[in-house]
Amino acid sequence: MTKKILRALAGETLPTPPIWMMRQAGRYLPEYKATRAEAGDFLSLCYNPELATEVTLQPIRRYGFDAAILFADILLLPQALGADLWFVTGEGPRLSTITTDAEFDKLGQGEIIHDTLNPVYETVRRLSKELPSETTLIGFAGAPWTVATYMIAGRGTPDQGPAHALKAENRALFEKIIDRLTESTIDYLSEQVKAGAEVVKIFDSWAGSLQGEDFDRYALEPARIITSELKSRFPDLPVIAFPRQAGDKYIGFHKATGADCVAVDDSVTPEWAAEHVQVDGCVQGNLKSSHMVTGGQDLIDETRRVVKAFSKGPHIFNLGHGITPDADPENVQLMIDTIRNG
Ligand SMILES: Cc1c2[nH]c(c1CCC(=O)O)Cc1[nH]c(c(CCC(=O)O)c1C)Cc1[nH]c(c(CCC(=O)O)c1C)Cc1[nH]c(c(C)c1CCC(=O)O)C2
Repeated sequence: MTKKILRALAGETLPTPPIWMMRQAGRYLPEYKATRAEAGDFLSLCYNPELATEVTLQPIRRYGFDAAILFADILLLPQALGADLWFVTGEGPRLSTITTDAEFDKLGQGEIIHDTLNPVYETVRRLSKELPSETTLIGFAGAPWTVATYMIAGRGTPDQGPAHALKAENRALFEKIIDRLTESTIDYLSEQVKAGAEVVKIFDSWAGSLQGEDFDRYALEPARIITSELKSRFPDLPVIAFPRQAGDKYIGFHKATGADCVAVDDSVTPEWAAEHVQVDGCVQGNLKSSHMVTGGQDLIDETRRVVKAFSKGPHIFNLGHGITPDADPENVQLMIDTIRNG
């Protein structure tokens, strides 16, 4: 096994950590903006295997990252289940809402999702042929809770209020949504793996708004079910879980879910995460993405700090959250040089 990401995921402590960035194919890159303009809009780009392959490869050509992440979006799955989905420029995603049993009953299930998602699998097949032999291909999906927050509210919300309200008012319906998403996510990720994804990552961006027992039932338990089912189908598949802003709930997340790697955001320090999370296995993270905007000596110092804090165990270098459109591509190079050259 020579790919550095796979070695770290298998628990090896490497002399320098492998590197990739969330949202590495994105609007901070001029070549991304050009291809997105060619596609017309974001969703057309996601469903165009030729152009989605191109934007996935762009940051690999420019920076030589150790991993490429499939270019797609966590909201394609609700669309494949039958929700309407569109993006409002400058604002973000919009979906038709699911807040009643009648709306839930109209959703599809099982194999039906592949009708919509086939172009995504085609992108994965192309990538697995075109990527350099040392680059790992990561597939992904949203975690059920995070995807449910968008399906219930019909948009992104600062506090996930509508999803929490449905959970309080109609727990049975809320749980049906979580269960349907859990099953479909397993099917979606399974097809990505069959098409060539070597690792999968589960993005639970809003895990931090689930408290106490709710966290265990709706963040941890779905991650455990998805991970164990995928591993029974594909015994060697490494899984990365990202329960963002989980705080103390990061502790024990590897063991409780079976994930090979837990990605940590920048609301915890790398020293804390090394002591409390990396003890159980590989961690990914967690440089603040604002350093990609501001650069300079702070970027160098904080990059070195993250590398040093995680140097005694398996680590994949990443940001704490996605790189933003106002980032400077030269700062990304500075981060990489700092990691690789010390
Ligand atoms: C919540 C969420 C979404 N999508 C995603 C999440 C979870 C991770 C996170 O917390 O960031 C995950 C995601 N979205 C995208 C990827 C591709 C892989 C990657 O580069 O990491 C991944 C893994 C592409 C994208 N997804 C989106 C973009 C920007 C689209 C563009 O080109 O305009 C990209 C590159 C759009 C998107 N998609 C979503 C939002 C809220 C937005 C923002 C709207 C905006 O910024 O204008 C839903």
